[in-house]
Amino acid sequence: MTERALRLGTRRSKLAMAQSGQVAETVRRLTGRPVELVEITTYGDTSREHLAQIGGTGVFVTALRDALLGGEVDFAVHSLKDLPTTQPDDLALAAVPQREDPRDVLIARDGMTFPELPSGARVGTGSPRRMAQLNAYARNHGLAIETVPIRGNIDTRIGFVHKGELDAVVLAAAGLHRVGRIDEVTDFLSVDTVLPAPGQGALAIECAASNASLTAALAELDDPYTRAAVTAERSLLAALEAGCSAPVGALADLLADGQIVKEMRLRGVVGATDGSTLVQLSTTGPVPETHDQALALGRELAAEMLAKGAAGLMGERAL
Ligand SMILES: NCc1[nH]cc(CCC(=O)O)c1CC(=O)O
Repeated sequence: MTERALRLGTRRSKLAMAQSGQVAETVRRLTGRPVELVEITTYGDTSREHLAQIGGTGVFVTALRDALLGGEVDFAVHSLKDLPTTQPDDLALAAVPQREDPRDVLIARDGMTFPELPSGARVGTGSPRRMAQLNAYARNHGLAIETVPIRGNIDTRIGFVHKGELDAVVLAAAGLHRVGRIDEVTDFLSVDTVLPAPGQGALAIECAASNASLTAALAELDDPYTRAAVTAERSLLAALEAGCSAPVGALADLLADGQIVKEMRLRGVVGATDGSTLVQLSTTGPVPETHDQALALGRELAAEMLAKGAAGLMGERAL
């Protein structure tokens, strides 16, 4: 007897379909079971309000989670950076696969890099985190750019540049890789200039916590280093009491001596969106071996950032 297909709940955007399709293929290979995509519409896809106004946290994930809990689908793939930092008890974060390039990138007219943008250049991004860091860099390097709030899917955002409405837009490299548009990047922004969102470039695979056999099967896709890194990054975000629309960047990476992994470094930033102030710190510690150790690394850095005034930069929407 053949087992029934596993149902993978996915949003309908090109990015969601691309990442769900890639995960579906891996799950088919690992389990030998057919996987069927089930399309779900989320509030984040239909709302035309700015993310900062609808309060970003969870807008893309709620409908998928409802479908999981309602038994309409068996598992779901999220962009990890869109997931709220608290994990519901009834849902298992079954796998965090190896992360894609975590950097932010620029797509500018005429192939320009960020430092080449002319005075008065209009740079589109709806992210307070990107605004804060781009404006801080501009202030420190005598660039006069204007950040313009935009939202929309990847095609829409790149379209603002092609139509001549903006000089440049800032996007995540990972999303562009997944939809096959990475070749259009004109500048890969160093993480020293723009620290990515906590969890950026990583995926989260969720299923009902009660489904122990599926949780175990999906765990095959987990990358322990990526999981430790994003756990530390998200712990920092949670300890700052910030949500995914707050001006907070975080990135954990491994420090190696030759081939031997020595430590995990966690960098964090929070800033005023006009770039007038940035609190930017980093800490290093032993590579976390447990979930609690990864959480502790994030909390430690958050405490140092709060001591340097981070709370005052979280804006009105601290949640
Ligand atoms: N905020 C929307 C969003 N959520 C996930 C990605 C793709 C990058 C990723 O998977 O981290 C994007 C687009 C972007 O920021 O350019």
